[in-house]
Amino acid sequence: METLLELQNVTHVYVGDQGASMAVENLSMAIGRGEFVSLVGPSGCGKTTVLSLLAGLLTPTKGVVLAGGERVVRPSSKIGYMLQQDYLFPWRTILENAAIGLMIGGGRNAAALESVRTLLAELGLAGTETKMPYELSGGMRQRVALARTLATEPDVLLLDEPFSALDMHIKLQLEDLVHETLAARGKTAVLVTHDLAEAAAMSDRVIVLAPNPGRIHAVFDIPEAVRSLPPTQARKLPEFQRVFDALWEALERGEQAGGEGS
Ligand SMILES: Nc1ncnc2c1ncn2[C@@H]1O[C@H](COP(=O)(O)OP(=O)(O)OP(=O)(O)O)[C@@H](O)[C@H]1O
Repeated sequence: METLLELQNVTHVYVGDQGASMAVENLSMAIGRGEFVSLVGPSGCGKTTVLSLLAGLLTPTKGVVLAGGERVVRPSSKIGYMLQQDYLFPWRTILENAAIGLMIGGGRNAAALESVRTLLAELGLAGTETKMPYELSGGMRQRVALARTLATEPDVLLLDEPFSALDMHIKLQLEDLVHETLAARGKTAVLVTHDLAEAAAMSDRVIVLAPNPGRIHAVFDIPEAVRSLPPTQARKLPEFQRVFDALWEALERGEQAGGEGS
């Protein structure tokens, strides 16, 4: 599989009023084109830092971050970011919100808007185009955020806990929708989540980080039987339970290792 994203011996130190704090140390990982990788680990182990490095929002203190073989030095339209909060503009319609990235990129023409309408329909949002964000439920708003992220046709989606603020059944529906939508488009995705079941059900590979400072503790390749099904179906398999148990154990051991090292 062709490598699309790469961290090579990356260390990141935040420097602030409180002094310097090493968020991740000597971290290396390679993510293939079309791969769905989740990052899990205890609070503070550097998951969001890794996403920010991949997004070009942070520059590593040491080491190199590559996308498509080129050094990531600033944010790019090729890498989309989706967060826990949808950050829709309250005074703009759903269509305008979904098309905002295209408009900023100078693509506000009839064809571009039509492609966003099609995308909204694909995500189950037909008929909402002229509504305002306050008229939509949390799950629908998050689907608009997904449409906005996909509209600029990024190669990579960085997903920072995008489902964590949603009710359980909406969260499960969205996991299926995101899984299907990204797989159909061959997108590469990196998901940060605290939810081990979500990571196990959605990913091709799960990377467990340990804290103090953030580093890789364990890596799990998800079995084909689990990967080939929509997440809600995959959750019913015995293989899924085995992966979940192994992740849980690795996380607990990683936390202990982090505590000892700190
Ligand atoms: N802007 C910042 N300035 C200083 N330290 C920071 C900053 N952002 C993060 N850190 C520190 O870097 C470490 C890693 O933080 P990061 O947010 O990447 O972890 P995380 O695994 O995403 O945590 P969580 O699961 O709680 O969101 C933590 O010790 C955190 O306190």
